Amino acid sequence: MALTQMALDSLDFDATIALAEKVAPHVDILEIGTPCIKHNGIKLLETLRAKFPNNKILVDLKTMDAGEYESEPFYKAGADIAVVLGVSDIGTIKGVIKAANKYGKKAQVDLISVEDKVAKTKEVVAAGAHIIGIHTGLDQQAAGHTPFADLAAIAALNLGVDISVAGGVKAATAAQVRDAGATIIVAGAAIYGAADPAASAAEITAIAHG
Ligand SMILES: O=C(CO)[C@H](O)[C@H](O)COP(=O)(O)O
Repeated sequence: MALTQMALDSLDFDATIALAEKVAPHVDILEIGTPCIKHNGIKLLETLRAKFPNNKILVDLKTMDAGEYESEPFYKAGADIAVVLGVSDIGTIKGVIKAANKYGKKAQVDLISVEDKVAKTKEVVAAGAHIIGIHTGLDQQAAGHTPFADLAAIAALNLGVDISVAGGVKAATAAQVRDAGATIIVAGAAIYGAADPAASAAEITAIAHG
């Protein structure tokens, strides 16, 4: 059993709301992707929070510095999860964890471009990170990479934290991701690029929850 997260990666405010209207009933978590949150800011979070009380909301801030200062306003505005980069200073990561705990929310550490993902995972879990994000980014996907080997290595640690997996996941690979130990399955392009995003979201969620 895993939760599903839909990555809203458009820059367009209204198109993002319209897509969220279609998929929200079929996923557990709505993600405001990095380009989208940079382009639209906290106003989009506030709008989604008001419209979709039944979904968790993740803001993919990919914070690199000033962890507590940057993330706190987003938790305050209703984000359930904020993302900090694993390559950032441990003080930055601890700042996001502190802000999350203050609001009873969660901090996710994204392992994108982290050299030693096992060591980093142990370090940030010891610091109180709630979710480890195994993430093959869009540019890495374009170069042919996938998240599966990293998922196997992190799941084998059995650290008892949530493991989120992102990077080109689709219906055809969702069961493999779930069975390998992901507790959150992220899909962006597989849903927003589908002819019927709601149906695609429902299909992936049925697999994730299975
Ligand atoms: O965080 C992201 C890019 O940095 C994407 O939102 C994430 O990779 C999910 O999208 P996709 O399923 O299309 O890979």
